[in-house]
Amino acid sequence: MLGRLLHRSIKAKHIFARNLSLTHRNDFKVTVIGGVGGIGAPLCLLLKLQPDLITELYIQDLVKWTPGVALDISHINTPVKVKAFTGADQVREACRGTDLVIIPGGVPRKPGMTRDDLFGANASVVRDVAVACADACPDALINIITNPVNSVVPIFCEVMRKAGKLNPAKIFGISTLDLVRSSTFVANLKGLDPSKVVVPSVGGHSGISIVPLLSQCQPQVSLTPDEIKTLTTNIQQAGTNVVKAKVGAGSAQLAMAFAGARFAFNLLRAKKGESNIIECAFTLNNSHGTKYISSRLLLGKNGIEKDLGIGKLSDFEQENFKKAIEAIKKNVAKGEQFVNKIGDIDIPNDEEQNDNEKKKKQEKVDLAVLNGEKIQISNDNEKKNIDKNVLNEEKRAD
Ligand SMILES: NC(=O)C1=CN([C@@H]2O[C@H](COP(=O)(O)OP(=O)(O)OC[C@H]3O[C@@H](n4cnc5c(N)ncnc54)[C@H](O)[C@@H]3O)[C@@H](O)[C@H]2O)C=CC1
Ligand SMILES: O=C([O-])CC(=O)C(=O)O
Repeated sequence: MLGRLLHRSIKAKHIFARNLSLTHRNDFKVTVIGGVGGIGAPLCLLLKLQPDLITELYIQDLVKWTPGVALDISHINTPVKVKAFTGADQVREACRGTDLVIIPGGVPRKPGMTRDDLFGANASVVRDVAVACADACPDALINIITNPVNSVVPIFCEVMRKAGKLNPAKIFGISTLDLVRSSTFVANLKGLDPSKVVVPSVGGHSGISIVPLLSQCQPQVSLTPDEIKTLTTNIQQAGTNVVKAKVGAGSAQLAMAFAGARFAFNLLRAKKGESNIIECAFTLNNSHGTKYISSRLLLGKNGIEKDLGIGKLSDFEQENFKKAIEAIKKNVAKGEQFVNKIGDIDIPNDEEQNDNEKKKKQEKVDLAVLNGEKIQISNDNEKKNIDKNVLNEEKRAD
């Protein structure tokens, strides 16, 4: 009798374990667009160190040393498999069937610029990635790091809407760095461990649209009105201070890579089935007087499980939040207008895409012929000889 009960309970445990392994995936594929840049490379490094969640890491960038960076990262002895994709025409391939696309591709600020000044350069980058995702991975989670976040998230969403593939629960503008900075600044002021301090940040991700909620800090801290004012300004200005201190060499990269990895891991943990995972992010959410807002989100298997809102604000935070809403409305309208000007978006299928790529290559050759340039088409033997020469060079260098 006891034996039979034991047998039944072991059998039940096996079935339970099998069900768990079926529902609790940890074999996620992650694609990083712009994965070789100042944020992209350290972010990919952190992703490579997380085999508990990630099995494949696809690194896409425009620069020709993309395979080199991917090769470099691939030598780290974790089981995460790394693959490189070079060029804008490889975005689709890099995104095909992926679970999570992280986008730090685009241009960063130089001193004197606002995040909004990046719109001209980065709007079309995000639009083109959205067009590729609408076809190659319409169900993927999307994390947009590229600035200006307040405008490019609406661009991504509008492209998906036009393609009939919009799922607002899966598209996130990454404002995690504002939370990371808030934790650090409060902890430094109060002599606490920064990794144990949690401060939500709502609104958006630029200047006055960033609204840190110091009144909701965990653990609770006592701050004077002056401290609250100074901390708030410092958090809002932190990105600009990094840009200034880097004197033209870019904006925050390492702390952003950390923040991007934290958000991605939490999103994947929630997708895997872990409960009670809360993060703030900028998403399509019209419950606060603007179409998009960063609020506290409970993450789940399919992205946002529940919007937890912004909670109770102090009078000071309420004032700041009002200003933030006005700024965000303008940023959102700018992004939406950009997409609406384009009209209908044609998402090419695989065959059309191949034809387009062939046509583009032929156009390049035709143009070169017109310009009287010498065109060199190397056959397989020539390629083998080149490879041999490279190998010999490498041996000499060793
Ligand atoms: N959301 C946030 O909290 C933060 C956002 N950012 C933003 O992240 C973006 C990237 O910053 P960094 O990595 O420092 O810049 P970076 O210039 O070092 O790297 C950007 C990378 O994107 C690539 N790229 C450019 N256009 C591309 C395209 N069409 N497709 C694929 N790759 C493309 C470049 O080749 C480069 O490797 C900037 O727009 C910056 O403002 C930066 C810090 C924080
Ligand atoms: O300030 C910038 O340009 C980059 C950024 O978004 C940040 O550091 O928060």
